[in-house]
Amino acid sequence: MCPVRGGGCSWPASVVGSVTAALLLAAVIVRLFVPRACSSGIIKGRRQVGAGAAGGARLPAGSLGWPLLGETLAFIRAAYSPRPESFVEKRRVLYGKVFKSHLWGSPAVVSSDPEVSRAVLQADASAFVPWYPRSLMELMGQSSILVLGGGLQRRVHGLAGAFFKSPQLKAQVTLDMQRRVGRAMDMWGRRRHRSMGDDDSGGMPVRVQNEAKSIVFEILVRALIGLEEGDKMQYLRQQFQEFIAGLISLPVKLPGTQLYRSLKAKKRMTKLIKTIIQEKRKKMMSEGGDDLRGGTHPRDMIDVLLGNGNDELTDELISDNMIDFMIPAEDSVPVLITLAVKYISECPLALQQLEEENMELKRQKSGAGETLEWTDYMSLAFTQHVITETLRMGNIINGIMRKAVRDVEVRGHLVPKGWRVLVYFRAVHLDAAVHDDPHAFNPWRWKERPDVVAMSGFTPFGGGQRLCPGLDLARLEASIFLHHLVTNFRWVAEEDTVVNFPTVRLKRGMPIAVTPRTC
Ligand code: HEM
Repeated sequence: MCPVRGGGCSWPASVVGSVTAALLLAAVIVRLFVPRACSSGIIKGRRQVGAGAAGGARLPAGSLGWPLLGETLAFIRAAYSPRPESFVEKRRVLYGKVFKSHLWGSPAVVSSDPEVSRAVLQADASAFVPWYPRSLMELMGQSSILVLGGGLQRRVHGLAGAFFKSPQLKAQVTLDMQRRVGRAMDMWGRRRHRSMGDDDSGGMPVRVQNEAKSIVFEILVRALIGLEEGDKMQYLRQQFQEFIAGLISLPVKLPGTQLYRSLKAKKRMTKLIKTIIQEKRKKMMSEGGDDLRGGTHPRDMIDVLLGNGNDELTDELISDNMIDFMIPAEDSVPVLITLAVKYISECPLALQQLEEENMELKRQKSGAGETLEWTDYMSLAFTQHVITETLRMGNIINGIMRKAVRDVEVRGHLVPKGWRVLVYFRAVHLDAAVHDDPHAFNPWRWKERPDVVAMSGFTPFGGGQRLCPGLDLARLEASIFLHHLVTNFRWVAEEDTVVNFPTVRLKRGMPIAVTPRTC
């Protein structure tokens, strides 16, 4: 078993101080921007609770903290510490697994109870709708799948899920990823040779996070909008990086602010993507739509949405969503890969078993003169356990927020209308009552639990109607990267720490000094 070493978050106090100040300001601004109707609903809700209303359900115990600020600062302080879950753990001891708090300018019910969380995830838009910080809502737009509700969300979700799960897309992604990873790893080998001569101590460190980001972005963007590598791809990535920097920023869009720059970048991306959509529409018209509606398979996600022939799927909606779908390409999947490399670097037993499994597959395939297919990667049992365990420990998405559209009872707990619910995956994934020795990286724990998607104590991809449609794709890309890394290189990892807030990432990008394998 491998207790995870390091992991300490060493943000300088000045950074914590200034970010905290910025967030304090954000909390005040958010409070000022919260619609009045919502505030009065909250007060009404609290009175009802006192009177024991809503079918006997009770508001959970807890503290609403300071006026206006609530407990947001305590949450952020914990988020910057090596144990972000300590905010929930402390209150769990005092109030239980479900408690009330006040976060991001609103009263909230926080759940670290697997069954309550599952019920919230499975509830539909008549009970809860997604809630995101104001800057994020502004940047994503009203037609983003992340905020859409009802029939349109289900339609886009269904189309995306079917496409991302299709064997044709998985085969295309596998080919693209193998080619792109192969090229990047050739460069690592050559760079090492140039900088170190022939000794075995490793050359210039490779930063896994950066490498994974540029590889995964290109592969997923091709799957989404059909764009090939080249100048337009470079341009799109630059704009996307500007866009993503504003997702969690002050909700002020004056010239000079991050939000303003991010909105401008989104406009430029939208222009590029709309041109692609229009070209595809023209092509469809000239071919009578046969190419997409008929026998041949859609080549990318735009083809899928256009081929559906639904008038609600406007160019605006398609381009907005293509941009949102790029977020996991730049963020979640590369972070999954990077965390997996960190954890296996710290756990020699797991690394050895991963190498053996992947070397065995490589030998078998090259012995039979065959190339690897997506099914080969996905059938590597131990590799999949490594990815599952990385998702559990890494908590790439710490949790999700919903807003109650009416008084809702969830397994005996009342969530008053207008309140938020924070479904905090991280506290469940690291709860000793749910997973033995939860801070130890132990891929073997998954041997006896084949159906991880159905488990309520393991929800890195969410659940219910909004269960991540890209979950197979994320696993496939991580498996391909790990296969090529462990079968082509040995490496020495430098010290690095996981930063958990506002998004999960490795502080130094996970530098490793690689040496090509000779056997
Ligand atoms: C490690 C990688 C990933 C993680 C941890 C992850 C996690 C999640 C989570 C937790 C949700 C649920 C959000 C909610 O309930 O509000 C979600 C939704 C979503 N994910 Fe992923 N995701 C990953 C990769 C991907 C990939 C590769 C794609 C496809 C390009 C993707 C596309 C989406 C979309 C479109 C939604 C919104 C679904 C909806 O609201 O109907 N994700 N993801």
